[in-house]
Amino acid sequence: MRYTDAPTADTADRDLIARLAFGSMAAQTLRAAVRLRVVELVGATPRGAAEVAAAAGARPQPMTRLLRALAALGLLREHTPGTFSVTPAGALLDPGHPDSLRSFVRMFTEPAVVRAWEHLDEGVRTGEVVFDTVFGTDFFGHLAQDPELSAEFNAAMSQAVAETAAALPHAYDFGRFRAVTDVGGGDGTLLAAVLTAHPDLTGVVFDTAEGLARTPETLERHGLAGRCTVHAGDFFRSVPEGSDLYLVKSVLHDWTDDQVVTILGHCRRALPPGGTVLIVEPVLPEVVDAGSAVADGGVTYLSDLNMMVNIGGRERTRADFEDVCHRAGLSITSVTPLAGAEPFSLIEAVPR
Ligand SMILES: C[S@@+](CC[C@H](N)C(=O)[O-])C[C@H]1O[C@@H](n2cnc3c(N)ncnc32)[C@H](O)[C@@H]1O
Repeated sequence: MRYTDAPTADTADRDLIARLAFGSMAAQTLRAAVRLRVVELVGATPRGAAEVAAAAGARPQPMTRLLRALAALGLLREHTPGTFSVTPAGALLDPGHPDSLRSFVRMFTEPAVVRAWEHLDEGVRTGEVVFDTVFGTDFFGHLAQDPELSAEFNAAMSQAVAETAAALPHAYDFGRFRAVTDVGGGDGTLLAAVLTAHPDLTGVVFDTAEGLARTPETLERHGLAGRCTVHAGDFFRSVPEGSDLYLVKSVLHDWTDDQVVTILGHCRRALPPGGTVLIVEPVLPEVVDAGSAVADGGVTYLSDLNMMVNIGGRERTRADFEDVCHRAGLSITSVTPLAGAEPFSLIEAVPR
């Protein structure tokens, strides 16, 4: 390719490349901040770096440099040389914040997520799931062998689902159903929000035993233990019968098309007449639209690559969802963006 006639790249173009190339360093800076409890130690009012270093068991000068990098990333503010306070974005790293993303940051900067990414090119070349080669097992098998990591993953998912849990109960007509099963429902945060807003509904959280480790606690906390049960199982073998709505949020993107057809096929078989499957996932446009909620700085497309590298799944277009639903005996009746929880959409499907 010759660039002699092309417009010259300007400073902004060079900055973009530099920022992207340094992206993994920014992620590791967040990780260090979380591990050293920097945000909890700095707090809302200006505090000196030396004091923060002493409280964290760290050296003053390196701590000052870490705090300055966090200030440059928008997570802290430096008031006078060496004194810092936490910004609203930085406060989200505090485990005590009601909308905390601390576990989310820990999980997505973990070696278990990051290591296989070093071989992304290999994954693109071979089409293989690099994680399985690097770790000698698949992602969920790896989690099953490490209860601490599995707990971190569950907590990360619970923090990631918070926006959807706030938006979904009022964005869909749950009133016409009797019982909802959340397939791959994790710690129950999403179903708890739906059941709290709809007192006539009963629910089932269906997941693996590892995925359900904290679910009874969530249901207890929301006063739902009498209205919602947990069911451990494997959605590649079956999905429990008894509900008229099967909710499937951020599960299908973990799997290949054939595996998705199996999961949806089990949901289809469990459905009574008049029953519905409600998929909650981003829906990719046919062409990347840099201005859309789905593009959101690249996160959905990076999530797509993350699925390729670590799990073997993918994000999907409407046509992709139509294909897997059709193969599972379902047809899509509506696709609606979920306001307040972009880039998620509600994909409603019924037996065809
Ligand atoms: C990406 S998480 C999504 C969790 C939750 N729906 C959410 O949106 O936060 C995928 C979920 O699928 C569960 N899962 C993975 N393999 C499963 C299987 N074979 N059977 C049932 N659940 C499974 C995981 O334990 C996890 O809770």
